[in-house]
Amino acid sequence: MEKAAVLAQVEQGLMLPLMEAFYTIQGEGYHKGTAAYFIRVGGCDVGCHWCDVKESWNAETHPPTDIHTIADEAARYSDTIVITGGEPLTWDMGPLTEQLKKRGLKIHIETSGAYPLTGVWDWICLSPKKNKLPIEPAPSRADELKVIIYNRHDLVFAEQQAEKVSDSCLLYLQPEWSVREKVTPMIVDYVMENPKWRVSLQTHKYLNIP
Ligand SMILES: C[S@@+](CC[C@H](N)C(=O)[O-])C[C@H]1O[C@@H](n2cnc3c(N)ncnc32)[C@H](O)[C@@H]1O
Ligand SMILES: Nc1nc2[nH]cc(C(=O)O)c2c(=O)[nH]1
Ligand code: SF4
Ligand SMILES: [Mg+2]
Repeated sequence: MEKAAVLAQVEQGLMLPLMEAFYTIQGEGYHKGTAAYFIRVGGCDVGCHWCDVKESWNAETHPPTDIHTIADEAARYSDTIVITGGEPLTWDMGPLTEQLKKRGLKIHIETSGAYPLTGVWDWICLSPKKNKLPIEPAPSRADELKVIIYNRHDLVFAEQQAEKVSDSCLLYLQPEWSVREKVTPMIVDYVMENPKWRVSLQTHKYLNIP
């Protein structure tokens, strides 16, 4: 396919820059401990300084991949698919999620919510970022809010973000990995004092799995 044609397909969400896809255990948040197939879509310009997948940022380094191929492969592994990135909402998630739904799969998203919410979702994990705040309707539609805690001020940010989600949205505080030894005790104390929050750990990193 010619380059212009590929770009047009990406523009429509019919092809997506695919960084990697893997079957593993959801490590974080409400569904932690459960098997799921992860689709990691390249491209993100939110720019979190502590991002643990910076290789995902430049979409041009990830091959544009047909969504039917991605969906066929996903269906071989699991009935639960997690779409992450990069920032998946950089792209139109409508066509990929439609293909996954046609195959009877449950679809979860990991997103900063910084771009328009496209696609159909069974579960939305919103992880808001200070440098590019979420836009509606992601906050009001989120099933879980997962705020990354790098320093004490992030707890203030977490409370501000919690005001924007629905009453049924589950609230999680997750230590930023590189400072986990310092911030985890702070999160533990905070959750005991403010029990509407729960602790989320990146358990896959402790398990040494993807
Ligand atoms: C790599 S991001 C990709 C999805 C989307 N861009 C987002 O940020 O939600 C997946 C999840 O990992 C979290 N995350 C990224 N780097 C992290 C780190 N160093 N420590 C803890 N969580 C991290 C993000 O906040 C997000 O919840
Ligand atoms: N096992 C595992 N669980 C995860 N939950 C969210 C992840 C992500 O990078 O979006 C992730 C990940 O990268 N691996
Ligand atoms: S929004 Fe997500 S992928 Fe983008 S830099 Fe932040 S953590 Fe990384
Ligand atoms: Mg990850």
